[in-house]
Amino acid sequence: MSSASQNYRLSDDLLGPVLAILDAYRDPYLALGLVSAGCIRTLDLDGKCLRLGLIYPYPCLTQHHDTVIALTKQLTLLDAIDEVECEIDFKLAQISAIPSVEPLPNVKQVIAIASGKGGVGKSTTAVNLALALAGEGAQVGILDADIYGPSIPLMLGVSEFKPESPDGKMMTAAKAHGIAAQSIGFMLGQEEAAVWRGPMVAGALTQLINETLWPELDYLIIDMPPGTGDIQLTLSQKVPVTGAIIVTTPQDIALADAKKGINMFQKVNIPVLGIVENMSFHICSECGHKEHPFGSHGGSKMAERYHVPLLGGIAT
Ligand SMILES: Nc1ncnc2c1ncn2[C@@H]1O[C@H](COP(=O)(O)OP(=O)(O)OP(=O)(O)O)[C@@H](O)[C@H]1O
Repeated sequence: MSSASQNYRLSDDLLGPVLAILDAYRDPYLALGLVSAGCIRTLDLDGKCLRLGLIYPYPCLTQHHDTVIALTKQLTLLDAIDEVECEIDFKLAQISAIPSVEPLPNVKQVIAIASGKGGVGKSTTAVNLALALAGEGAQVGILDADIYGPSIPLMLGVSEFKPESPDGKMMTAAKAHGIAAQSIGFMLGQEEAAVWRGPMVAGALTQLINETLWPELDYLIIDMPPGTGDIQLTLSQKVPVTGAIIVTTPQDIALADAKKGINMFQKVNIPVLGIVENMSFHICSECGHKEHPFGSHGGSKMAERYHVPLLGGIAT
């Protein structure tokens, strides 16, 4: 039994069957029973009401309802339990993939969204991922590091935001749709940034990440500049990235560039969390037929070859 067992206030007779039921419930993402995954925080019996406290290592608000229904159904089969009161929370570990790069003080995990090639939907994926994580109950920030086309301000409807610096050192972030946002586009005109050379870009971006007044964040999503050159490499080595997601489209040319992206992250020991295949398919609005205008299976073949998960395909 885990070290949390001091928080289990159940008789020995009841504890065994309750833990067996909880461990038979397998979390779909952890691929473990709730006890084996260390998710049981508290167990208490008040009359015939079981008070259950669960703690997950990832945010999962949209699963709460189904989890509580399923557990209640099984637990109330026991004679001693008539009802279940369940509280679910989550706590992320603070992880920097490169040990020599210190984590950001307010940020638990940093996810880099990268693509070898521009225009494949990296910013779209970054914004949607940020909003989806916020929808799961996480505190999320997004950093638009795409110096050659900072589109996050527009996508979040905060193009007019101008960061302030109350102490002359750190800059405020914008707040939109429940997430914090910082963009190189808030500081510079597009033409201005586009002529910067690589080292300048990498330096400015590292500064932007470190000198933003991020609120307490579970995830900071970074919309990386497209490509796999020096800028991307420097950023990956200076920013405490937890993992990277590669966005591609199914065309051969995009896939070839995406492979370079995977190689780059693997070379610097940053885990590639998976591949997202954007513009993967199209559903005809007339007849509902699904077609693959840019080719099919490119993302899945690449995922197989590089032993990384295919996280999903997005329609066009
Ligand atoms: N699945 C999709 N279906 C339709 N349009 C899309 C899709 N994904 C992205 N787009 C559009 O394609 C354009 C490029 O997308 P986005 O800015 O996300 O790409 P990017 O890879 O970040 O580009 P860049 O590297 O130039 O910044 C945008 O106008 C976006 O709205």
